[in-house]
Amino acid sequence: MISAWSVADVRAAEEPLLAAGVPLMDRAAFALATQVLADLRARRRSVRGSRVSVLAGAGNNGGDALFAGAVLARRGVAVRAVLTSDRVHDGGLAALRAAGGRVVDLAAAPERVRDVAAEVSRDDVVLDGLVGIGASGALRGRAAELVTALGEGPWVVAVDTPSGIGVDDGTVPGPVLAADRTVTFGAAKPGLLLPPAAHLVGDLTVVDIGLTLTGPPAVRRLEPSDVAGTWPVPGAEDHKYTRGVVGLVAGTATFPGAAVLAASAAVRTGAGMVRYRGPDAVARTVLAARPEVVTAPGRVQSWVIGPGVPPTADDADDGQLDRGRAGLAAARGELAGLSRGPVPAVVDAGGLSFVAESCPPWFVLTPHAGELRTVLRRHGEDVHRADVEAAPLTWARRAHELTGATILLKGAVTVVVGDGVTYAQADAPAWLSTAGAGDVLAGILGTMLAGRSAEVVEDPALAAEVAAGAAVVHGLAAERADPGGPVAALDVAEAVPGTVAELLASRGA
Ligand SMILES: NC(=O)C1=CN([C@@H]2O[C@H](COP(=O)(O)OP(=O)(O)OC[C@H]3O[C@@H](n4cnc5c(N)ncnc54)[C@H](O)[C@@H]3O)[C@@H](O)[C@H]2O)[C@@H](O)CC1
Ligand SMILES: Nc1ncnc2c1ncn2[C@@H]1O[C@H](COP(=O)(O)OP(=O)(O)O)[C@@H](O)[C@H]1O
Ligand SMILES: [K+]
Repeated sequence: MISAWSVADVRAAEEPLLAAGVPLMDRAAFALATQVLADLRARRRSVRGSRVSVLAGAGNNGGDALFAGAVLARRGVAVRAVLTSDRVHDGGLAALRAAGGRVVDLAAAPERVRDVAAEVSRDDVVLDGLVGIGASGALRGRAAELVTALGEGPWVVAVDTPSGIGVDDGTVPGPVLAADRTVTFGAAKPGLLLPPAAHLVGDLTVVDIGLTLTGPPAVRRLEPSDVAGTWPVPGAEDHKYTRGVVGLVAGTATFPGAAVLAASAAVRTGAGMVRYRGPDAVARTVLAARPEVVTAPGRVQSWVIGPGVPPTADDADDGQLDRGRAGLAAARGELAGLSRGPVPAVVDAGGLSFVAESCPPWFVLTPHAGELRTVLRRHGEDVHRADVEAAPLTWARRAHELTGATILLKGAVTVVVGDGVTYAQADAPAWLSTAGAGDVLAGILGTMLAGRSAEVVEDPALAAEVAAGAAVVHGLAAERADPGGPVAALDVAEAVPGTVAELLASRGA
């Protein structure tokens, strides 16, 4: 798992070490320079004769970058420091000069921004040390002008964070130089994992500078090994009911495909049984694709409600909204005939239109940004889809506060907010943005929840962990379905057994 801590937590962890005189900046700068040397060797074979620009702002972030520049200059790299502020880390600047680095002071020569940007663009590596965890709001002044003039081109290594991102919330309030690599110190920061800033981070390298972070992380990212470690593997004493039965309310005569996709994914993820609830015509289509599916009512250990169901009750919903409502009542533990006590539920697509005012944490709502906006508006928030896309963490957290449910907000980075926990998963290739991919995710998640049904109802934070795990499996299966190429949603479902087998084989490897 990758854990990210807030700026306040990182500063609190630094404080006692700085007071004790521990040379944190030396450690950070040395690790940064070591990484840049490795990148230079990998990209152009030789370090000597290569050219690096160090963009340095007023604070300690600029200090890290300047000290790293000094190390590089001593190794034969031609280093140019570009200063964007009239204040700059004195020790770092002195070290860079002493090592033979050149200095361009943009604060003193603002008219040179464009020319300097053009020169910097031709360098082998650009170190972005304009601002780090001390950033407030969008990049301003010369730093903003320089980043805007630079645009795309050079290989960029961000120092601690890409300068100007919202370090705690992952927002991108203004111009930010997209990094190919981010070398971050002490611990990952939330904005490095969260969208949209996560798209500007490149490869993330976390450097240990000796900080001890003790409290719970602000944001986590599960890795495949985390999912492998908790996957329920059936034993000799298991049977289909202990494995977990998934109740599925999905599809209508207009959208039968969603039912097929969700059912296929649930079967392929290893459900003990999938019970399909829906109109006869759709049930026949589902059975034709997956004869394992059962259409008789009976016990269920998790519900999946809503894929391919329209948001409003009318003739076209084929009675699915009523079946969905019954499923949700059963998941609350209110309909004893369908579940013995409460069980988890995945609420997707049309199902989102009738979730009650307040939900238990074992209900996982799985909207994309447009659907989350609708959920929020129903709870009185005047919000647009673009607002959700600009600040996914903020709005997923708000939806969790308003509904009580666990929220899985879909996107290139999937954000999951549960009771006291947040996950940000970036496991899927962009090829997965295709119709039906969400139905497959709902089926995968339903099966994973059914396999740990009682635990999920008992532990308010567990639904979020399982949901993040489902995003991992979904993303890995998409990659496996066609590495580097287009994927069809049904192929993702078909790729789940192999994905799970590979995860399990990696256990203890
Ligand atoms: N405290 C320490 O000793 C350590 C700090 N570290 C580095 O220090 C950084 C934090 O240093 P600071 O607290 O000095 O803060 P930063 O260097 O991140 O930024 C603060 C400076 O940037 C300016 N600034 C803030 N927002 C701006 C904006 N939107 N546009 C333009 N300029 C802006 C401020 O005027 C201030 O001078 C970390 O990100 C990390 O790189 C590391 O060296 C590890 C140890
Ligand atoms: N650019 C992207 N990169 C990776 N995954 C994506 C991207 N865009 C969307 N996804 C994923 O694809 C799925 C799309 O789901 P959804 O929007 O519900 O589609 P549908 O309703 O057609 O099934 C989600 O799991 C989402 O996280
Ligand atoms: K930076």
